[in-house]
Amino acid sequence: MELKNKKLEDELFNSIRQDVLLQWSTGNDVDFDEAVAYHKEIPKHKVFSDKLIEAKEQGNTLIQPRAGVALVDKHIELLNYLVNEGEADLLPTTIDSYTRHNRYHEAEEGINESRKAGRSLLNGFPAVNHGISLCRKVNESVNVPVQVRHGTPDARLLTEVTIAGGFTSYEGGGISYNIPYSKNIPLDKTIYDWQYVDRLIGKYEEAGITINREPFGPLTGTLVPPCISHSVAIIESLLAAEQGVKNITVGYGQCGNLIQDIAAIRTLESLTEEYLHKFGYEDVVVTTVLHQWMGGFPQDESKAFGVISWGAATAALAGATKVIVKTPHEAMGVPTKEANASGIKATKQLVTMLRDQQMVSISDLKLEKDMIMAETRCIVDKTLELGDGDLAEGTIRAFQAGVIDIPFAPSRQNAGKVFPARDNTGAVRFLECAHLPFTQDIKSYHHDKMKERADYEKRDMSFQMVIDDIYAIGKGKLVGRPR
Ligand SMILES: CCC[C@H]1O[C@@H](n2cnc3c(N)ncnc32)[C@H](O)[C@@H]1O
Repeated sequence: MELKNKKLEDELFNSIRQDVLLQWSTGNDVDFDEAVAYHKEIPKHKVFSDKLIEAKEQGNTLIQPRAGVALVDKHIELLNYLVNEGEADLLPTTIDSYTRHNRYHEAEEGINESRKAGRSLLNGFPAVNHGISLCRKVNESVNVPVQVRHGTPDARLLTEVTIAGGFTSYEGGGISYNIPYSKNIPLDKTIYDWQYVDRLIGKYEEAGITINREPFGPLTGTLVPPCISHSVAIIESLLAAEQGVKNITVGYGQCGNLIQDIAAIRTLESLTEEYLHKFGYEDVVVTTVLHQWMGGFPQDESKAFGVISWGAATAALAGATKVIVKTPHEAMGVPTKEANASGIKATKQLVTMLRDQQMVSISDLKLEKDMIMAETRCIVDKTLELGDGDLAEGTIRAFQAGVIDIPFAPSRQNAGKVFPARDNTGAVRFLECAHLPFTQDIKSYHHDKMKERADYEKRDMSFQMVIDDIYAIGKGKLVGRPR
């Protein structure tokens, strides 16, 4: 396997494809030309990229839950409930964990056991096992666009089956679905496999079918500083654009300080467009998604609604194109459809109430944006430098050197030497920058912010602050105060 950030040649793509389609029986049904013809018949209001472009033009924030259950008819019932009762603007199909690890035999057993039990015994929709025609039944049975959401390091067959199955958006990336999700899968393997995914999407694009791609923004979802998740989002966008992807939603996990989160969403869009244009990808449409708080949630459902509503308000004030909604069952597990719908409706109330309010640009906001842009450019530009002009090679070396270092990631590919913590206003700063390629000014900025908090709390800057902050929101706070 030679890893280069270059569009895959057809001969190589087709040879890989033969193996991919043999990984499970449903792969045999994939016929690219037939799938293109099928997509051409999908009405415009059910095409994910069209709805995102319309929302961006209108300055609207679309609302999307996560949802997935084992059996097709129950999944359809769930999705329609989330639209009709929950008022969701966009729908997901969250894929189960067996499928995410290519364990299709166990997914098959899960389907059979779920049928016997009369309820879902999988934590998502096993799309590969259901196959193309049942995926098409899902998409034909709902009246809004549907996106495949998952966490799959090797997602090649899942892409083939679900896109042929009529889904018009696909989440994930070779970094964002490896480092936060697995312990020891080589990064060059997942970047290579996701080049296949993006090349397939590029081939649909070249046939006139736009499939929206969404790198997984939040990463480990716990106190991830904006510059870290931005760097990964920009790199995955560049890798996807090289393979012919033309419609990308870049994402960010809400951290909790309003100014920082608004600055994060706005710089994410502008930096992604800046780097795409810098490398000649002029015709890629960029939209944004804010994920409501991805860290530990309060068990109390009323407090959970408070966290959900704060995420809704932040998305609306930031002008995110889309917001991914949490539910009051977050601390417990897979939500009931009622709980899922209630999170969407609470979000809809905030987004609608705030539609006519714009977050005025204040000096703090400008400073926060400037910091995020400077930090992100340090990381992305050093990554490019390490690759001697090849971004894919540079990314591998950046992780090896700790130039990209994702807090709390389980992967051995990740240095794990960077520690974030909140400053006295709850903004996420670096307690420890480790090998991040920051200027001294940037390092001093973060140190001073953490010192402010330490002085206020009358304690030393220490790892205890990190621990306190990880549990803070679950305990009803933002900053993990010592008492
Ligand atoms: C990275 C995504 C984590 C989030 O993804 C939610 N999630 C996972 N699987 C399902 C599902 N089958 N239905 C509804 N939400 C789901 C979790 O709760 C968590 O918030």
